Amino acid sequence: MTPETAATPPLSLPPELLDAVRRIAGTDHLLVAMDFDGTISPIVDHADAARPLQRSAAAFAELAKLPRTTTALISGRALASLRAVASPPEATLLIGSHGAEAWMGPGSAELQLDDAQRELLAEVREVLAGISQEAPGTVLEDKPAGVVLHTRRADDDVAEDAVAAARAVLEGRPGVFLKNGKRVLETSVVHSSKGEAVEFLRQATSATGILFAGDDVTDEDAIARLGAADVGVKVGLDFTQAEFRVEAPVHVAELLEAVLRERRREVSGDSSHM
Ligand SMILES: O=P(O)(O)OC[C@H]1O[C@H](O[C@H]2O[C@H](CO)[C@@H](O)[C@H](O)[C@H]2O)[C@H](O)[C@@H](O)[C@@H]1O
Repeated sequence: MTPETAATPPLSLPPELLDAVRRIAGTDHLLVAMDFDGTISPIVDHADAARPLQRSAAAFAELAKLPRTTTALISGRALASLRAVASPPEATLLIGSHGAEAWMGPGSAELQLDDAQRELLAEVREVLAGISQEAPGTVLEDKPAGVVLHTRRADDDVAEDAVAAARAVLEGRPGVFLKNGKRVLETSVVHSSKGEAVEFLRQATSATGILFAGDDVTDEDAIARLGAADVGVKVGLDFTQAEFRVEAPVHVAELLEAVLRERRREVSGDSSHM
């Protein structure tokens, strides 16, 4: 049984979300910006094993080919990791490390740390390595500007203690930024947020409407930056400021297919692809 067929929740999007899809599909320049883990891909135990649902990947790839339409992934992952697991279409813009890294096409500048940040990152890594060593089931994930403490495969009490120990040392430390995620504690020596990433992409693409979907607490920063012309969708049952909600990544596939259908109709009269 694949993750796509396992315990699939009932499908079909709420009518008000379908109305919003029809509305945003009519915008002049559409930006379809998606979170990756928990949105395009179901959450899995091993970060390296995450893959997009096939239906989502297919609809997203078709959207990337349409005129007046830009696709983007806005992820907490490092760009290299995002590329490896998502295999995004060539035209898709990529935001990694919660906004600290950006790939806007060939020649995009790489994230550079100064000496102080590099030193701090090494210290953060040492702290987390010490904690992880004593906490069975936890693992570290390295990023260009940070280290993630993964606790998904640890017992709950071990996970809680490990995160508490990391917070006790790193919280409030100048130059170190912490974020909660799904069974992870994210650390970074660069301040970033998905909210800033959404604003950056809006400016860079001159989008007149943004469709964003995300499942995690860090995605709320992006959702908070959406305006009346945009559509924000929460994936899952946790608290959200988003106007719309779907239950699981399989519904994101439905959402992307609906956007593709409506957007194709909208741009069918355009003579050339941008
Ligand atoms: O912004 P996202 O694209 O959602 O990335 C957020 C973090 O996702 C990854 O961790 C999460 O997904 C893993 C695979 O499903 C799961 O094992 C883990 O428990 C989740 O927290 C990724 O490993 C992180 O680097 C991202 O920041």
